[in-house]
Formats: sequence, structure tokens, C-alpha cells
Amino acid sequence: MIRFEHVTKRYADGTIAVGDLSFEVAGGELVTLVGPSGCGKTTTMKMVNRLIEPTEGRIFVDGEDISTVDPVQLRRRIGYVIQQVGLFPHKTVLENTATVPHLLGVKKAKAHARAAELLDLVGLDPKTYGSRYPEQLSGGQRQRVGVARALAADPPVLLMDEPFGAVDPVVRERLQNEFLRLQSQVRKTVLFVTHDIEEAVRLGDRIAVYGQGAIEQFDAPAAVLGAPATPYVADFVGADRGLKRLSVTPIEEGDLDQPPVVHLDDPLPADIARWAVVLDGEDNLHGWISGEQARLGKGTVREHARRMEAWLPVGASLKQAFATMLQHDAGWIAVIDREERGRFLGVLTPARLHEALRRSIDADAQAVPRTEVTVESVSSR
Ligand SMILES: Nc1ncnc2c1ncn2[C@@H]1O[C@H](COP(=O)(O)OP(=O)(O)OP(=O)(O)O)[C@@H](O)[C@H]1O
Repeated sequence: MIRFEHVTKRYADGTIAVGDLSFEVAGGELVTLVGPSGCGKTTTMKMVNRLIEPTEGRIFVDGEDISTVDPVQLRRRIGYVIQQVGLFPHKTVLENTATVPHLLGVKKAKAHARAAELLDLVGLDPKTYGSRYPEQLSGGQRQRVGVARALAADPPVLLMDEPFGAVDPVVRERLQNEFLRLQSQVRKTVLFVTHDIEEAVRLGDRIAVYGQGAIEQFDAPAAVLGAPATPYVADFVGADRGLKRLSVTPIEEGDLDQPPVVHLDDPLPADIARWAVVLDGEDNLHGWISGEQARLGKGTVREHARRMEAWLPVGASLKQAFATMLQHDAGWIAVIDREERGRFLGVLTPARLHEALRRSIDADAQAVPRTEVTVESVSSR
């Protein structure tokens, strides 16, 4: 847990980088700080590991007032990932990753074993990459080492300052997805700085949208997109915020259509209009069959079924669904259970996708009546 209580930072030249900041990041929560350049995001973050000292106010990490903790001790409990990763050029990837456990006195063999595990976790095979030097890696691979290194001492808190800022958009999206998967396993308390609203929306359990030195809105991504608290936030999240909602709205079971279903060992059915989904004996997704094939063929479904190319687990975002439809030029995609391996739940069609998006927008409009969030109520703080 990280808590800011009325924190102000005034630099020596009088610049107030942040003023009277109060907010909390719950244990295991990922909060993104987003805002334009110079609004105070990095200052906020660096106060948590005491690279910058606040002028006023107090900051707590796991209930402890950090002004009373030795900064070096404090930093060992807090993982820190920055854009220019800051790997040691003369150390191998494995040695870089094992740096902090080493400093904490963990024996070399144990530190290296742990480092190898973490490299694996961030998608770098330790056998291939462990003995390389940072200059022998791509930008995206270096960022992964940065993340692995920050996790190596198993710190409860992670600070990430534009960690994926220096890589191209495709690699960035891959790193974001991998990081989300990792976070669902390790559940760190994370403060994540970015100037990219898409990244903030995609990664954050909650988002703090910064204006100049102050938080304009602190809320779940869907709420920030659905009901921006001020004209400034509305402007910052952009006119296409309806589209951005695609990435924060999950596919739910209720969104799915139920097409005709046949099983692998069924005789070929004659009554399928256009197509049917094919399941195996355990109701897991196998593929599909067209009505024409079913009518003209002989034997059982098994001999004529085609494998399914595009499917998603329930809970995946509508954006993923949309992207999958486009990628496979598919008019529908099959949705399967996330827990039980592959159990078929139904299909998502463009019409149902549109309905789901509408539902998500309407739900917010009802939950947060716009009249309650007036400019006056915010600017009078
Ligand atoms: N050492 C310093 N002395 C004086 N002013 C500073 C100092 N460091 C930062 N500032 C100012 O404090 C404000 C906030 O800076 P900060 O680095 O926190 O912004 P940021 O939101 O992280 O920006 P960016 O996205 O560009 O990194 C800016 O106006 C900056 O110029």
C-alpha cells in the first residue's frame, strides 16, 4: 500500500511540481499516473523511494512513514523500472537481474537461480539470454530485463516510470500484455507513470489523471472514459473515448449468441442453415462446419469439421474481439471458458459487440450522472 497525505513538492527555484496531493494505492493494485509533460508525475513517483523529498506532507509505504526509513533500506523494498533501463553494461543479463538479491546478501547460486526464473517469467529464455550483455539485446528485451531485475528481490511495491516508452508501438503492446499477465501472478502494488492515455487505460486498475501539479480525476478506467470529471479530463482522454472503451469492456457470457452446435462423432446434420460450431466429447471447442459441407458430405462431423482459428476467453476485451475479427476476417468469434480448458460458451458477433459497448457506456452514464460532476465542484477544491 502507498498513501500520500497532503504532499507538496516545491523545488528550490519556487516551482511547485505537485501541490497538496492525497491519494492511496491499495495493496496489489496498479495505479497509472497519466498527464502531459511537466505535470508532476515523475516527481510524485520519486518521492516514494526518496529520490526526491517532499516539502510538505507525508508518504506511507505499507503503513510506515517513509521519512523515518533509511532511504537505502527503503529502495531495496521498492522495485524501480525506468525508461532508459539503466542496466550495467559490463554485467551479463543474469548478473544484472540478480543485482539486488546480491546486495541483500543472497548467495550467488541462489540469486542466479532466482534471476533465471524471473527472466523466464518475463519471456526471456535464461539459457539464450542470461549470458548476453545488455548491448546484445533489443530495446524491448532490455525493458524486460529491467522488469525482471525490479522483481528479483520480490519487493511488495513497484515504481515504473514510462518503462515501455522507448520501444515501438507493437513491442510496447506486447510488453504491456506480458506485464499484465505477470502482474496477475505477482500482484505487486504498482505506481506506473505514463503520458499515454491508452497505456494508462489498458494497465491501470485505477488511473490518476494529472492536471498541473494536481490530480483532476482518480478513478477506474471505465469511469474516466465514461464520465470525465472535468473538461480538461475529457479533452485529455480524447474525442475517441468511446473507442477506447473497447479496451476496458470485457466480453460477458450474456453478450454471446448461441449458434447451432454439433459434436465430432455426430452423423452429418442436414438441417444447418449456414454453419455450426463443432465441439468434442467434453463440449470443448474443436472447430466449425458449414451447412453446405454438412449437406453434401458423407460420414460424421469429424471428417468435415474445420479447425477454429479465432477464439477468445470470456473476459477478454471487446477490443481484442474486434481485432481478432479483423485479423481473421471473421464474421463471428467463438468464446470459451477461461477456467475450464476450452469449454465453449457461445459466439460474439459484430451486432452483439456493438450492444456490449452500448451497455458499457449506458451503465456509466447511469452510475455517474454527469450533472453531479460539475466544473465548480472540482475547481473549488
Ligand atoms: N530539480 C528541479 N528543479 C526545478 N524544477 C523542477 C525540477 N525537477 C522537475 N521540475 C519541474 O517540476 C515540474 C514537474 O516535473 P516532473 O518531472 O515531475 O513532470 P512529469 O509529469 O514527470 O513530466 P514528463 O512527462 O515530461 O517526465 C516541471 O515543471 C519541472 O520542470
